[in-house]
Amino acid sequence: MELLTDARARHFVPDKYVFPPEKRPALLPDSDSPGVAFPVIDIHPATLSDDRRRRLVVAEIIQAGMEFGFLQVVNHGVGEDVVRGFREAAAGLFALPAEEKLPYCSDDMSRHFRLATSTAFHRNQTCYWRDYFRIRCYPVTDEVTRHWPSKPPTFGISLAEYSTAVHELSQTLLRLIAEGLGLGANFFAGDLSAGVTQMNVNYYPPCPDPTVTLGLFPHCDRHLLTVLSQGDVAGLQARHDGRWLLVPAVPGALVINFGHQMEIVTNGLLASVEHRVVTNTTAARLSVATLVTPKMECRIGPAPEMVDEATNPAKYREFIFSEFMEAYAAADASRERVLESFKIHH
Ligand SMILES: O=C(O)CCC(=O)C(=O)O
Ligand SMILES: [Fe+2]
Repeated sequence: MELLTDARARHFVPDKYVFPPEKRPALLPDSDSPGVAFPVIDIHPATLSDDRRRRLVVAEIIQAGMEFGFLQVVNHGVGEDVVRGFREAAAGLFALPAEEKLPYCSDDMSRHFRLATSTAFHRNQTCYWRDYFRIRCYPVTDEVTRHWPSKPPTFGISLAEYSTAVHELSQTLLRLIAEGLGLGANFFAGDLSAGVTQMNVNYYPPCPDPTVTLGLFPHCDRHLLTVLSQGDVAGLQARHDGRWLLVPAVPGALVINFGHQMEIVTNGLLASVEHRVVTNTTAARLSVATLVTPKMECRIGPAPEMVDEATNPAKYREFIFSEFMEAYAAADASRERVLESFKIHH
């Protein structure tokens, strides 16, 4: 497997990355979405400890979730130095000499830490302009950390700091969401969010022709909640009203979106929105997606509070989370196909 990171500088896009015209990103001049303001929500602790302001924040989060399925948070408690520390360590890992990365390169999804290019889905199809590593990052226990790479030297310590801080942030957000939905404050705190957290760290090198390539295919995340650091380089697009909207790079912000499990638990209210990544000619882009995940044996279905037999019957059947993970892989990450096996048709 050759990573894009290790290839010589390119002046044209090799054929295997060139999508047929109907699958190209169609980068419109309006792809930076004038007129649509992606919500940026301030969740400073002082705001959250004031009852009235907390209720406003909760309402903003639910509103943003219903309208876009994406929002950004600032003053989120994950220190700037902590974010920078891990982003630098992750960039350092991609920058290691090819022979040092080789032992980690694998498409075997059961590996606790692996480095790869494009995606493990859609084999034998057009490749995506992306390298990535996938790693188990929380809880920070020996069982998890013994699979972490020892280079660059700051990798382990900075990942432990980052994933611990992101875990706290995700629990805060889940509490706010539960409040907004009228669920118990700890509704999401147990098995629904207590699985081993995985991380996708994505690296998209500059691309000679962004009009024919994609960094990442349109997909929904399969977990409960995603916390994403996209740094200073935009490239993530979310589907909104049939269009692709660029999620702007807001300094210091983290992007939050919902996975399939949130959509199912809320009976469709907080939908998991499709997103993809486009490339650009000038700047390498690094993104860190932390995927808050249910326990494999967690029983999942629409929360009774989110269902009304007469007006809003359950849209999904109950299942065990591991069953969903298998269906997602079998459906090649297609939103429609994976949800089909869990839908109740009324
Ligand atoms: O690179 C990004 O901004 C998005 C990455 C993503 O969607 C994912 O890793 O699931
Ligand atoms: Fe994603």
